[in-house]
Amino acid sequence: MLKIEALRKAFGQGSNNEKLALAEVNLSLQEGEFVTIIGGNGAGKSTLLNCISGVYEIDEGRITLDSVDITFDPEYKRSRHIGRVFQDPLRGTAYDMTIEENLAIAFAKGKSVGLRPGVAKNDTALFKERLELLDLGLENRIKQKVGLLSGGQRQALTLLMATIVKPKLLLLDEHTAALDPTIARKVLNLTRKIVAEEKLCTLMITHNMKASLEFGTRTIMMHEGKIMMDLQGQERSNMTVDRLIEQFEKRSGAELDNDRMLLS
Ligand SMILES: Nc1ncnc2c1ncn2[C@@H]1O[C@H](COP(=O)(O)OP(=O)(O)OP(=O)(O)O)[C@@H](O)[C@H]1O
Repeated sequence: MLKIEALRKAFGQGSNNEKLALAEVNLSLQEGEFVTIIGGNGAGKSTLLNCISGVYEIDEGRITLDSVDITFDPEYKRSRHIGRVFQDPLRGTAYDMTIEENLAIAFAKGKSVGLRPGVAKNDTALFKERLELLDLGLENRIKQKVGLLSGGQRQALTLLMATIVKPKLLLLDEHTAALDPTIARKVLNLTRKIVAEEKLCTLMITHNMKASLEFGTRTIMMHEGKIMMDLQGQERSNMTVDRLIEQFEKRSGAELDNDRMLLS
């Protein structure tokens, strides 16, 4: 479903501050594969997601989604097939529009709807049904403005919006990091449920090593712009957080420097 070949991305090329953020990244994901991504500070995790979604142009390499070469497609074109949720709960929703209107905009993705999508009656029924999945009571508040919701409620809604039209790829960039632990777990469980039900090809960055092994089907660890560990199957099931840190230090020759990862 997703194929990344020899991806290279540097910032500040030719300057004294040149930084190679991604060096020869190769990664292939099958349909329904749910990959968690971990790594130290500045390992290249967000840059990888930004290159896939088209926020950054890449220097070298090729990105193919569902057998279509999207390497040179602009971000807006890729967004028709790629759903994305960021760390900041304020980023994915329009605060002065209602829950229903926000969902209608997401639902209209890829359709030709003119200036304003509007909310059809049947759509409202579907939105309520989807909102019930969240188990946050939002199905009874669809006429309320999103600005009234808590961070966790907004993030759960953003996740629903990113997947209400099935994307070919779902990118989650630490989407639970800003939430308190209870709601973070709820949103993670919901993520797992939606990804499994829709068989979504998913990449999820997390700083929580335990969650990186518990959620998803495969875990990759990045270091200095490269994928230095790719765990799946039995090897992943047998992995513990302590052994993960040990393996990281052994393979990289460095200490893991991501405090958030170590403290979580
Ligand atoms: N827009 C940018 N301009 C210049 N350098 C950048 C830019 N974005 C990222 N970098 C650099 O590229 C490298 C990789 O950064 P990236 O944000 O991808 O790392 P990360 O693994 O997501 O780290 P963290 O967990 O700390 O967010 C870092 O050295 C970073 O400083």
